[in-house]
Amino acid sequence: MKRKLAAGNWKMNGTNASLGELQSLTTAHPDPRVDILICPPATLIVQAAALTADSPLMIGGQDCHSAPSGAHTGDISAPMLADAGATAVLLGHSERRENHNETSDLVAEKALAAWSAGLTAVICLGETLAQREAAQTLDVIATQLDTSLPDGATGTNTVIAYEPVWAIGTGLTPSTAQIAEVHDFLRARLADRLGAAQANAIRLLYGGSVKPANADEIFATSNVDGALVGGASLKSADFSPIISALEEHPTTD
Ligand SMILES: O=C[C@H](O)COP(=O)(O)O
Repeated sequence: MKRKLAAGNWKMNGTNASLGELQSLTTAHPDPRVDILICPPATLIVQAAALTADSPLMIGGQDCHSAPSGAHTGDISAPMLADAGATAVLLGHSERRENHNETSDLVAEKALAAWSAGLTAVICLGETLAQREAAQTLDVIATQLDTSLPDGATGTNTVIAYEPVWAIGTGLTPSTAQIAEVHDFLRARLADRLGAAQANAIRLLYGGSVKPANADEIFATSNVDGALVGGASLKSADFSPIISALEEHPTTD
């Protein structure tokens, strides 16, 4: 039995004033039936982790370097994230792949670094609109999964987030049939590689324009074990109903 996961990615948003949103979330969900992860900007991780230390809410980073330390100006390592109080890190988000030319090979190196630091790697993948329209979605997903995920993945150290690039921040979402097709495919491909038990333990999140209004429908979809939410995670008034919707389907076998 695995608990589902509601993850929020604040992206490049948030200042000290935003920490009040975390307090509102912990107040609204003191004993949640699902796991909750917030990935604020790096500048807020220490404060966010301290603020939520006595709550079930977990704090994560949005990226890490593949090396533990060194001459990498502007980068943050996985051990630094762990030291700051993070327990997870997003890797391979499409905005990192596009804006920073991150490849799936690099994502796999970062995942190994995350695991070494004791962090859960939330590995993101998804097709562009052009790829979907060219009927390449499953091929793209297969290649990204195979290459981004190193050997050694477990339900504890890994979460996979399917985020169609064309659904991120656009208000567009795939149909539940399209989401199910990809999530069922991911589960089967993981099973081919890891065996059914290990594959089943890895949570598969959907991300891309998840809102309170569509959360119910998405969370009832086959092999959806939670969500990775961007814009609607910035305000507790938006994220809290999404968490509550996930609590209607809190676990899967
Ligand atoms: O990491 C989150 C995703 O990019 C989804 O963002 P969004 O909910 O604003 O579409």
